[in-house]
Amino acid sequence: MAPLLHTHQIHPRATLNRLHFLLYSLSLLLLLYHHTTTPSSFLLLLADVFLAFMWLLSQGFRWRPVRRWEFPELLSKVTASKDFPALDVFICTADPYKEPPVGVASTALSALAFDYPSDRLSVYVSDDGGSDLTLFAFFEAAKFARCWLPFCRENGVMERSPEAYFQSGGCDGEAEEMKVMFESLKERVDCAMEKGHVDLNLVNSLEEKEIFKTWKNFTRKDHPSVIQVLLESKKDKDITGHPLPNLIYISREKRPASLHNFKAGALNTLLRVSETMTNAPLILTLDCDMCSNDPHAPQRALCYFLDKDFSPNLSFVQFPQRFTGLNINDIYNGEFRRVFTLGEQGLDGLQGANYIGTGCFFSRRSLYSSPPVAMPSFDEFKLQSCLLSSELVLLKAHEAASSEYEHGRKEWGSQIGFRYGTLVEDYYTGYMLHCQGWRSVFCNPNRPAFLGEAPKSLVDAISQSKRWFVGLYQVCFSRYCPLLYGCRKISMLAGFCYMYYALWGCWCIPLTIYGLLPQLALFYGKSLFPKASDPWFFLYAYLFLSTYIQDLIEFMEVGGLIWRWWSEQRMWLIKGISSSTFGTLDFILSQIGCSALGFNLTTKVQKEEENKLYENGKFVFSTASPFFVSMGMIAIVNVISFIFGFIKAVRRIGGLDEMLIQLFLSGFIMTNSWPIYEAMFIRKDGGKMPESVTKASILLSSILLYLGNFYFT
Ligand SMILES: O=c1ccn([C@@H]2O[C@H](COP(=O)(O)OP(=O)(O)O[C@H]3O[C@H](CO)[C@@H](O)[C@H](O)[C@H]3O)[C@@H](O)[C@H]2O)c(=O)[nH]1
Ligand SMILES: [Mn+2]
Repeated sequence: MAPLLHTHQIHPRATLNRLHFLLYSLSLLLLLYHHTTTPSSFLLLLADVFLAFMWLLSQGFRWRPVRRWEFPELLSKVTASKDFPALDVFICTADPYKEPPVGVASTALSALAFDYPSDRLSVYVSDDGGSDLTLFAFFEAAKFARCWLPFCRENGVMERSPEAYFQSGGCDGEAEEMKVMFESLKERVDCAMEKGHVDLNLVNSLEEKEIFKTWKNFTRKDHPSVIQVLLESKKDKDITGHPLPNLIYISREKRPASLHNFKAGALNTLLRVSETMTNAPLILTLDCDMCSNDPHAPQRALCYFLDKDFSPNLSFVQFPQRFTGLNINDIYNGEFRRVFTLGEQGLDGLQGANYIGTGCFFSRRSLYSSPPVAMPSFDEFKLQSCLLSSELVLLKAHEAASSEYEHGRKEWGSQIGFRYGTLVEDYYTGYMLHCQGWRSVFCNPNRPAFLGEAPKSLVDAISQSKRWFVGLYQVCFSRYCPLLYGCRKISMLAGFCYMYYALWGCWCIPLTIYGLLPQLALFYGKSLFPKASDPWFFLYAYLFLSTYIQDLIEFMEVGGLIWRWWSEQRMWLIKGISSSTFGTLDFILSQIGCSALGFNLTTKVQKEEENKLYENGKFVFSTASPFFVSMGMIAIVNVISFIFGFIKAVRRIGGLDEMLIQLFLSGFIMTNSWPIYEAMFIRKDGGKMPESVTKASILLSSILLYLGNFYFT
């Protein structure tokens, strides 16, 4: 009998969730009934209906969450490690100034150093920035790999990204030597970065000089394809004589006239180029900042891919996105535990975790076709017999990387490869694979397998989510809308989950209503909710408290800390009134042809001062962004309404009884808004709110408070 390589359990949470589901749905029906008997405001009804609908969709995640365990130590009973299926690692980068080349190279080094047979491991880097700086860093990294890989192997290093390793602590002896070497690599790259191009003096080898000489007038949007085999397993050896894995740099051809489809386009180019070179049956996709933190991560994925019962329709094994360098309270909710852990466990119990763009092992065949019924044979992908750097192979590779390639081959991005047509290619690709009948697995080991970087400034965090919201709308309003298409193709519950995400951008509707309307009413002394002495009051109390308590329990149960939970719910509010509103507007404008959507990269470098503020848990506002105006406006309306509402209520008999819910609501929002008040009126450091934003917020909130007059009196 084959040994058990993995096992799973339906999460004990599921039972509680289902009980809660019953009670909560009855309460929601009561709430709707209450709305029909005491019509208070159409807008509140709208907000409640939307919240109830989102709650219903979110039940998909809560119905059958699954936990899994793998036993990689038993793999040797199934296959010898020298016979592991070949693995191609794809790493994407797109801008040397937002994604520093040394960081990208560190990610690549961490993957090259996987504990995996080196003749079966290849790392492909896609550079959408078309930058000689990135290529230069990779030439240097390839040299460094010759020492770094044996060093990691011999010392059993776990963090195989040099950047992470040297940051994490004291080095002595051999490690010190490595550090010096890495520092000099960094210096050379920084030197080139400062100049803005690779000076030929920096380059020693004649061959490299030739390459950088041709690098004239390349721009991100206009340049020929560049493919460089930097390490080749068949001939390159490390300093101990051990063969090295393959390392290939690719910058696909870009022409202003052709569509490039952002990251999905880059990944598809990698898919094709790697097909001409190593054609490994397994693929790992990584973002440029997602370093390996466990050299045995591929073995964990193999526990699923090598399971004969599991493998025939298994498309991918997704690891959670985990992050380094978060401040203690994770003020911007960079962790995204709800999405990256809870959401994935929930989907895993249905048809499989969703693809989240990085840290994901794919079976190559699933990106080309519908699920087979038989166990794939991993031998069917023959390894290239000639050298990767041979003329014939390179010719084919360049053809695969040309910008014309997909003309007349419309199946790319629709039936083959990573899917086009949205800014969230990861969500959409995973969803479409599930619709085709493929399944997937969420693999969440205790030691994070990969560690990346989360946005470290508020504008970045908000802009990132805005891009996601827009991308999700693109799927929501396509013919593959999860509610209409997904529910039929996958299952109702999985369709619900995908729809829940698709509608993420709509949180602005209930949150703006609840953030302004009850407060304006409070300001004018008008009650919108049941009195505290009214039995209906308990319905509201129950709905609010049980939602928050369930959320808290789930969050802590997957290892979250309570202050991080507070940050998470606060960021949900903040995004709900900023990125969600602007994302919705952006999407509408693009639909009526007024603007074009783009993929704004999240920057992975931070100014010193901002970094300090972040570490101390201080929000960084500093830029005059419209996002902040919407936040400032709501924060001010709430504080003014609270003060005036409170004074009015205590002066009237039974006033507090009548206004309790509204007072509580403003109080709650004010508590959440503390960093905004602080940034507007107290702080003096560089992260404080720009004066123009404060003024605009005050102006807008005064107008709103004035307009309330017509609505409530
Ligand atoms: O035209 C492009 C744009 C982006 N990228 C790469 O895509 C990755 C993700 O970009 P980033 O700016 O870091 O976006 P995030 O919002 O942090 O990324 C999340 O969301 C993206 C979808 O919006 C997914 O692709 C990512 O995997 C997921 O981590 C990076 O490695 C980029 O270099 C490209 O290769 N080409
Ligand atoms: Mn990122």
